[in-house]
Amino acid sequence: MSPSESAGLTLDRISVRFGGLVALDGVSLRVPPGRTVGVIGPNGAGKTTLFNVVCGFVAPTGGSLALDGRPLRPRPHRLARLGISRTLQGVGLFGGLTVLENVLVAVPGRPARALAALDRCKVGHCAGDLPGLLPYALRKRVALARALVSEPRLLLLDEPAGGLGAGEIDELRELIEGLSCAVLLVEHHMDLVMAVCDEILVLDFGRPVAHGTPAEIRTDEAVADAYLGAAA
Ligand SMILES: Nc1ncnc2c1ncn2[C@@H]1O[C@H](COP(=O)(O)OP(=O)(O)OP(=O)(O)O)[C@@H](O)[C@H]1O
Repeated sequence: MSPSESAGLTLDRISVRFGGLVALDGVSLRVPPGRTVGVIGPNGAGKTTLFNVVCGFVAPTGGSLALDGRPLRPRPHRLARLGISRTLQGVGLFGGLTVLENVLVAVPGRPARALAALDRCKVGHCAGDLPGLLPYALRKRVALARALVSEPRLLLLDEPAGGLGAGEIDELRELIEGLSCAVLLVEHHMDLVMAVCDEILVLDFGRPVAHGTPAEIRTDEAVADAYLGAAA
């Protein structure tokens, strides 16, 4: 495989079992630099488990991961060193620290860089505030700034649209579209997924049932059965 073909994140036939339950069953996926890949599926499909495998919270029972062609054995405390950042399903900011201090946690001693990340996420004006005093949408943007400030090779977004209104999701879409790193997005908000993803993987009961462009996924019968049907 040439370097450009192996750049980014590669999951090769990842399986996860929890006792007798197969949470992921042979899931393969590539997230190249500059591409946004979405993972969708009904509740219990295995999306969070997939995310947790990439973050090192869950060890796969089969298959392998690679980052830029090198075997990846993620550990949660080593993610930053590997060039991987993630946002949490909620917000996960430190309530006793200011917005700027929250971002500085990721880049200690680099206030200019932290401020630039806040500006990029349009929350530079909140730098001195405590996060708890900000509206939820702004807190989520601070969390995104904290994930981006280390200029990750791979950004993992776990339901970034959760709890946001329509206008706020539009702004989030613009932010995601402006990213240059590899992005793995787990999200229930289908309009956002369809708008920002280059490719989408659909899981159902841990199995990949479809993988393609948003246009392909929109018209895939297996997806309609597994996901869109379930949501209707
Ligand atoms: N730590 C665990 N121990 C046992 N079973 C688990 C564990 N984590 C997840 N599961 C099971 O694995 C399956 C996949 O769960 P997962 O949370 O990955 O799905 P999901 O697609 O993220 O669902 P949701 O959209 O509801 O968040 C489910 O049946 C779930 O109950």
